[in-house]
Amino acid sequence: MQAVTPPNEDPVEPYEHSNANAGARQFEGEDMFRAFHGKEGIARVVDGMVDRNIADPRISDIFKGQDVVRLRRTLKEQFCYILNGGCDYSGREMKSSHKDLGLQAADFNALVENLQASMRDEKVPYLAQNRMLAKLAPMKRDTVVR
Ligand code: HEM
Repeated sequence: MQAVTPPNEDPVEPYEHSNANAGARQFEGEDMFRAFHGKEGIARVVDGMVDRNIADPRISDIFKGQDVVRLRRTLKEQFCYILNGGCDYSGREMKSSHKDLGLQAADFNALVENLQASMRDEKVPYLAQNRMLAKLAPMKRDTVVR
C-alpha cells in the first residue's frame, strides 16, 4: 500500500502494489532495455508519447482533467519493468485504471501510432519497437471497451 502521495500527484484510492499490475511479463536479458537506451531513453519515449497524446486531436480530450504527472511516472515504471530495466511498477492494473474511460479501438490505435513515432524519435531499433508493441497489444482487451 502506498501511504504517501508523490509530489504534484493527486491522491488515489489505496490498492495493493504488485508488478503483476503491469499487465505483461518482463523481457529476458538486457537487449530490450539497451535498445531503449536505458531509463533515460524510456523516459524520453514515454514523455514523447504522452506529449503526442495530449496534442493529438483524435484522443486529447481523453487526457483532459487526468493526473498526467502520475500517468508519466507510472508509464515509465511500467515500461522499465517490462523492458527488464530493474524497476518495479507501482501503478494500478490496466483493467481498473481504464474502466471509466470508455476507450475504443480507434483510441488504442492512435496511442500506438504516437508510441511508434516516439520510439522512432529515440531511434529504438525497428525489431525492438515491434517486440515492445507485441507486448502491449494484448492490453487492448483490458483497456478498450469496443
Ligand atoms: C497498451 C496500452 C496502454 C497502456 C500500457 C497504458 C498504461 C497506463 C498506465 C500505466 C496508467 C496509470 C495507472 C495508474 O494510475 O495507476 C494508465 C492510465 C490512463 N490511461 Fe492508459 N494505457 C494504455 C492504453 C490507453 C489508451 C488507448 C488511452 C487513451 C487513448 C489511455 C489513457 C489513459 C488515461 C487517461 C489514464 C488515466 C486514468 C486515471 O488516472 O484515472 N490509455 N494507462
